[in-house]
Amino acid sequence: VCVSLNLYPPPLLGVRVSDRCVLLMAAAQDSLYLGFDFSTQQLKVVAIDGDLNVVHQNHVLFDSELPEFRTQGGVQLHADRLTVTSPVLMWVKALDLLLDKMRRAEFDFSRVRALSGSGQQHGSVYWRRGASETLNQLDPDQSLFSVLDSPVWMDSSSSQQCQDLQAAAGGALRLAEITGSRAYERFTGNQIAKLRQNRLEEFQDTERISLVSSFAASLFLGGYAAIDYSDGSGMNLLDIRSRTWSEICLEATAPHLDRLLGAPLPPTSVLGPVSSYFVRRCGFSESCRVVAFTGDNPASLAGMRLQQGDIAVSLGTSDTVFLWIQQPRPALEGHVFCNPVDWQEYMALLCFKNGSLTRERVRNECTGGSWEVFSAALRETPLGNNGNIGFYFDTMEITPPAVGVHRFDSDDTEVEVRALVEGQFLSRRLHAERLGYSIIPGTRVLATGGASSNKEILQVLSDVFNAPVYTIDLSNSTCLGSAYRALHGNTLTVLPLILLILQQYCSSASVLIISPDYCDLKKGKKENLVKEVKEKRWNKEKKRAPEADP
Ligand SMILES: Nc1ncnc2c1ncn2[C@@H]1O[C@H](COP(=O)(O)OP(=O)(O)O)[C@@H](O)[C@H]1O
Ligand SMILES: O=C(CO)[C@@H](O)[C@H](O)COP(=O)(O)O
Repeated sequence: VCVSLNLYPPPLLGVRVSDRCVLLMAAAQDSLYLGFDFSTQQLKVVAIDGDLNVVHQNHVLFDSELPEFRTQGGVQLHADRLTVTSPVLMWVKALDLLLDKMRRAEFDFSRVRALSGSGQQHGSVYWRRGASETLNQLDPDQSLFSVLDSPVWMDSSSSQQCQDLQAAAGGALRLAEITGSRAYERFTGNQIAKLRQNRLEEFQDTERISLVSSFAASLFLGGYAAIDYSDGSGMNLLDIRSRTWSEICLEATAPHLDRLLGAPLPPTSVLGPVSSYFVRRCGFSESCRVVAFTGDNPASLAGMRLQQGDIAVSLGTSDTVFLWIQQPRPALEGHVFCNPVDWQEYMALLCFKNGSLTRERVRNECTGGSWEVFSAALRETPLGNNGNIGFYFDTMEITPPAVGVHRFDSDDTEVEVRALVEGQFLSRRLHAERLGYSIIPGTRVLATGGASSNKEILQVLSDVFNAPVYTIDLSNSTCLGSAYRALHGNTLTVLPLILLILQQYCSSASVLIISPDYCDLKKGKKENLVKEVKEKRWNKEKKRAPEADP
């Protein structure tokens, strides 16, 4: 591995070859690094070794493996159809179950040098007074939490609190200037304000508020984990330039809120060793470190190794589009978060609520619940769908704030499938361009998330963006990014993550490239230029990638 690293120009980032060897020795081969993801529908884990090879993967699906919590897609929709929560005990139990599954698969916890993770963004967890004393026992039956139903990112019930916060901050744009986003219902500060107004007793019984990410880190630490700058940017509370809580926003949300939140920290912080509970329960080494957990989209940015000019499209429960940016230019649409890899830089993100769940609904109604038939419908229909465009907002959308299904007059199920997917990706592109992104020759679209395993969906993505789409063989870049961050936090506290990235380029990853269909829309002619290249090195693929047709 040292030899392959030497292929890169020696002056790179001013790091000497000897330093690189030290770096690699530090990430010794028998060491393992864990990345967890507490996402909307499941808890996932990936283990990598010191060479960044994936050596173990596992998951727990909330709906089917923990049916006692009666969730649908990992959440509970309340009667007002706006409030959406998840049972916090379900997440605790899921971790218990996942660790059991790993043990049954003979995963060797004693080799884990560091772990990190991510959580669905914006969700909040409320720890009851006195919880810090029992936290290191992790017994799900204990009453650790003052609020059992955690608000999650799908919630849109805090419109009044959003208006109040914007008024206090001096308007929507001013709030965006401070926190990176105008007020959004799902953002944690507005959820906290709503809880304080509607459930004062539970609020007063709370000693600490965590994000889903810092809650998960707290379980591993056996003590309260800091909120990291990157996930903290999704709260409408953090000043994204000073990286401290904004006084104006705190005051408008709840009194003495800074005490409940704790001080935010850089996403690469090492928080401490894993708790003695996990040492006893799983056989973790006492020296295994917990690196700050972050939001699932920031973790995904780390896992996808985004480069300048790339655009990432995550097709998880939500669809998100994100970019690495240097300077924040917050606007009334979209979000600017602190960057999870280089905490002095930023990332821009757009979130679309009607993503995979809407595709699943149309799959169930039009193609008998089969992704194969859904894919076949995309193959059988022409690009452009003969002009049949649809916009499908089953629930109140985030970008744009709209609801309802707006479609053409036809009952053809194949046409419906293409209209849905093309409409979704047209919207992703349109809003990305409004955010300032331009599709130019050389643009790479990096796809991830559950639906990125579907080649026909990726073909539509490539056609609509008129750019090649790349994906790694593991559609789960969030967990992978968390495992990279664990290694980074553990061994590279003074060296940039980019070294890891270069190392990854040297290993052979399966890369799938899909290039746009060049198609004469008038004639409906379709030349299928899908190219699959497997077992190739990512850097070689980059050189060969076909340029987008301007
Ligand atoms: N073959 C497929 N084609 C299209 N979508 C798929 C396919 N397989 C899984 N999905 C979608 O992936 C989604 C889950 O993605 P994932 O990234 O695991 O979500 P999350 O991290 O939010 O829990 C499911 O809701 C499902 O609709
Ligand atoms: O709200 C957002 C981003 O702002 C969502 O992207 C959540 O972070 C949920 O992520 P997934 O479970 O869909 O990956």
